[in-house]
Amino acid sequence: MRTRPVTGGGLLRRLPDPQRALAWVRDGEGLVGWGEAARFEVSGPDRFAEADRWWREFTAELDVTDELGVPGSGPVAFASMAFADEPGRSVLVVPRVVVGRRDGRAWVTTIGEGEETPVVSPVTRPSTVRYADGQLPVTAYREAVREAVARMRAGELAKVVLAHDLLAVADTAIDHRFVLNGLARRYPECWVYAVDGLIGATPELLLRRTGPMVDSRVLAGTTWPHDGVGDDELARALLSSGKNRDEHEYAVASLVDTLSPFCTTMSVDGPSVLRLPNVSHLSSDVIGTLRGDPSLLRLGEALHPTAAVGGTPRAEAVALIRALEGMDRGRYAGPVGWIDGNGDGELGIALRCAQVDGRTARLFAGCGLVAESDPDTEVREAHAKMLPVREALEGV
Ligand SMILES: C=C(O[C@H]1C=CC=C(C(=O)O)[C@@H]1O)C(=O)O
Repeated sequence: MRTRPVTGGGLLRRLPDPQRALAWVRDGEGLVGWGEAARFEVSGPDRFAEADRWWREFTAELDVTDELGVPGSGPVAFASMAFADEPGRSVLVVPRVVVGRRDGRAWVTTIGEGEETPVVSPVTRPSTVRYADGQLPVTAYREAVREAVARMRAGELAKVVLAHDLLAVADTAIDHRFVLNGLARRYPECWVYAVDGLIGATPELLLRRTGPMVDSRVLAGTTWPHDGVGDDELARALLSSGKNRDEHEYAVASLVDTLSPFCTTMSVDGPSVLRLPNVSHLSSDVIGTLRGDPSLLRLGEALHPTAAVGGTPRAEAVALIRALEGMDRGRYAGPVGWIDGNGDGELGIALRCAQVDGRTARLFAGCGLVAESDPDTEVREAHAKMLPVREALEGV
């Protein structure tokens, strides 16, 4: 395999095929890939360790010529891990061709017969998109939220994140690139991703590893545009909301408590308000220096699920999610991103996404709940969180 510098061109517009797109792009930088040199699928509680072992063995066999030597050059796998131990399928895909861009420098990596400049088929858009209930319709979701709040008021746990799903059915097979392009246009501050049909734009970074440095962007606590309320007023209300700050604190603590044993230094900056077109979040940035050389996947194993998508305490929250949602989250809310041959990479949390399969997309959105949460408000919040993918599918 070989990595060499290239010039010019946006990343997403290079993707040649309507399906099987591989992408991790934020504001024009990141990685896209196509073709499949290798794939590893795994499920169960040891999925991270098994994926890590497979990737080490795979890269050890490669004959690599890397003219750049930056994170994301050389061998790369796109990764998307299941939320739950069971059921759920996690996947690593090694593309035949990867095109990357970082700090204005671009490169291409090819494995074997990968075609560097394939013919790019025209991007197509659906004429109609209709919606139908998923496995957990809104009415059942509201009931699940009510029950979770009752359990928290009874002192069973402090925080849990419950999600629901929605089906979108288009008149023709959904072009993954159409959805990616729509998300990238409206959400440049998010990481736009596609791995094995899971497509989304996440504002939340579980962990990025660059050599000995790690960083994370923790989100929890949300508001969304209300008629007649200005953005600044919304942001002030979010920052001073005790309920949202509690939700946020649980998420930061879950990340920091699990990451600190792996680090020699760590700092937390926040919360501040991250404004997106559909919602605003409380956001904290965490930076650490690693002790030793744990791979990104093994760090992801330790951190997942943070209280931004699981809850506090973690084990009780995961059990309650399973009991009250009664649906398979699949890879929604699991780590998604890329890893390279040095153990560097970026794992986001797979939020604001849909699992796309032919004409159908299964959308997901969840809300962090604490004892003071109100079911109707949480239903509205979940609706706001589904808007990015709905609008990208519909092309609005
Ligand atoms: C679980 C989701 O969002 C999480 C991330 C940011 C804010 C959240 C919240 O305020 O509830 C959630 O914890 C989702 O988008 O499906």
